[in-house]
Amino acid sequence: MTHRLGANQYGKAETRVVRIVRDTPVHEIHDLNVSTALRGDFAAAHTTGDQSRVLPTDTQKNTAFAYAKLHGVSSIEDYALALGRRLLEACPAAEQAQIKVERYAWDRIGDHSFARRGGGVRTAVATVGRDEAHVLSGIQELVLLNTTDSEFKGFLVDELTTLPEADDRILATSLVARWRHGSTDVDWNASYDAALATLLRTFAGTYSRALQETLHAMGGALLDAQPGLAEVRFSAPNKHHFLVDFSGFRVDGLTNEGEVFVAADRPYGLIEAQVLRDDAPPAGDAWLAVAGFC
Ligand SMILES: O=c1[nH]c(=O)c2[nH]c(=O)[nH]c2[nH]1
Repeated sequence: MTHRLGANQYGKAETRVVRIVRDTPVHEIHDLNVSTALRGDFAAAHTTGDQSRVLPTDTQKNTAFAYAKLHGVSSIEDYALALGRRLLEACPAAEQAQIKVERYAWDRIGDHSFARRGGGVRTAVATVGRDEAHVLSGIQELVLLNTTDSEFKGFLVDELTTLPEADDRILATSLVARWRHGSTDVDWNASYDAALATLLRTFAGTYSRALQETLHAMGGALLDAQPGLAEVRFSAPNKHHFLVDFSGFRVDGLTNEGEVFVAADRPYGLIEAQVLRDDAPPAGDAWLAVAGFC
């Protein structure tokens, strides 16, 4: 034998669960993308093809739908914890269930009518073991832009550096942020609303000498505002906006003083950082297989 089975997990990815609450004439919508994964002793399924310990991914998908009704979706964190606990109960070989949920936001335009909101997808990851559980809340595709109060200068210069120093530039990103709670006894929706408000206020109010400094300020503000949070991680593409050079245009008096930019698609700087509370409780497996961060 020259090889052995290493880390493994399995589950159903991206089940699109739409739960309508229609107990009153004013309906609610929970529009979710749910991914489940089980970890534990599933070696036989890989090495001998024995499926007797395997709760099918099809059943995991069905459980995601059933729990949208049986448990409800008061918050995506609470739903993820309940779903994780149920999957551990249903599958004795599993030691851990990890549930990832994305929630697409809809704005109400009537009692039973909604318009899909762009950007800013709320996220949750619950990693549920037999003795402990961890929850990450977050947001992705949060597109932010400051038209001033951003510079980038004083950087290292070598023979291949061509970037001019910038005193006044556009700072823009499509932010992914996830923050880890120190416990599971949390008012999830209130915490999320406060976290988003803090992130937005800090982005808008911070003079930036680099996207790195802005992320650090946002993380610090989040941890200061919510003692129950242990850490926050960011992944932030620097969405470059380059000033269009008007100098070759033969139009009298046409100048471009920070007014017309080209928004570049690729490449982009990718700035990633964690900010941790000094006495943060251990993360355990909270971040295991959560892609997209350093
Ligand atoms: O905010 C920035 N951070 C960098 O590390 C960097 N590098 C670069 O070319 N532009 C920027 N901007």
